Amino acid sequence: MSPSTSAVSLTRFLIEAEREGQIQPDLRLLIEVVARACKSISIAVGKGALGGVLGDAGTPGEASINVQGEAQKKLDVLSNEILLEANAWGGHLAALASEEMDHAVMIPQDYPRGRYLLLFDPLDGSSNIDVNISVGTIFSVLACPQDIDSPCDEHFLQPGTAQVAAGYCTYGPSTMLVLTVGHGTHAFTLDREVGGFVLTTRGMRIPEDTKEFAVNMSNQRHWEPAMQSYVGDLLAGKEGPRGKDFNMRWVASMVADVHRILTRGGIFSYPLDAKCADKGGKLRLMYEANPMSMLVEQAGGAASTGRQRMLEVRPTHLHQRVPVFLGSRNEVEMAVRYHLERDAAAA
Ligand SMILES: O=P(O)(O)OC[C@H]1O[C@](O)(COP(=O)(O)O)[C@@H](O)[C@@H]1O
Ligand SMILES: [Mg+2]
Ligand SMILES: [Mg+2]
Repeated sequence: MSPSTSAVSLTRFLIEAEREGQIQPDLRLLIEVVARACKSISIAVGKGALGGVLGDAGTPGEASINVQGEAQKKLDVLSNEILLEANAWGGHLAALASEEMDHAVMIPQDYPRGRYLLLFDPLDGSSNIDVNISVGTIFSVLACPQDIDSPCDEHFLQPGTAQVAAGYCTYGPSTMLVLTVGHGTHAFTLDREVGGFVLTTRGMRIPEDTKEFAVNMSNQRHWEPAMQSYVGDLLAGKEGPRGKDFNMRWVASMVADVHRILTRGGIFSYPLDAKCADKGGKLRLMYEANPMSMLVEQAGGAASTGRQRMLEVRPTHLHQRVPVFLGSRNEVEMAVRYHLERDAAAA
């Protein structure tokens, strides 16, 4: 079999990326370790009720609460532990940060230290775990500033443009890893029999236009006027100013919604609303919005807060929240236009 026709494993893909000078060996190791951890999470998710992993973490009647003030599921905690354990000893990381931990944790002094910072949302879409709907893991990799002995939260506060790699794993009918190291966005499918990820789409491309939007419509009455008017025009369909009918999809797992958009286009939004305005939004910048925005941009799409390119937001804290609009380029630009025009009219 010629090399060009044989299946390309994640390992082979990464070795080739290394040979082409796209990544360093320690970044290859980091990505392989994260992928291995995701395989373990996939096995735990796949066992469902048989694995005793469904339901809330904590004691009966008293669910444990994370730094976000949200109840933790058993699988949130387990996935976090799997990622922490897998990454602690490899020598590729200086520190890690997670949705489920108040602060970043340094790699202990007695382990070899590396030069990367890893951020993750260990299990995204937690509300879907107990009803057997796709969930996922999202991760982002940054370089640790040089000459730092004790990396902590502040060293993670780099804009999304500084990410050296980003990806997610979706645990759905099949388990898929979608990855960028800054040279396109590529999808790998887990071959469960072999136990490895195999490249299934090289260079994902998001169509520039779309007729599909994703938003939690139950928040409509809480949105800003710009969002009200943008979605109002989508709903008006052929007879409205957009002159076409739009369809709506909302899985309520960002990973699954973004995966659909990377596959067939669309716009995903979690806008500012009156319920989350004091927090700055619902979704988290550092381990949800930024990695997804890098993946989407690398696939030819766009990502914005509604007013600013997502990857240029200057983070101020680890668990910062932001409004999110991402997906098909022309549609994201349209949503941004509604916001900027309202702002200009109000000024
Ligand atoms: O419950 P809502 O308002 O539909 O929000 C769903 C959104 O919240 C999230 O579940 C938040 O992620 P976590 O489960 O990691 O907290 C996103 O995946 C999803 O897009
Ligand atoms: Mg999440
Ligand atoms: Mg989560």
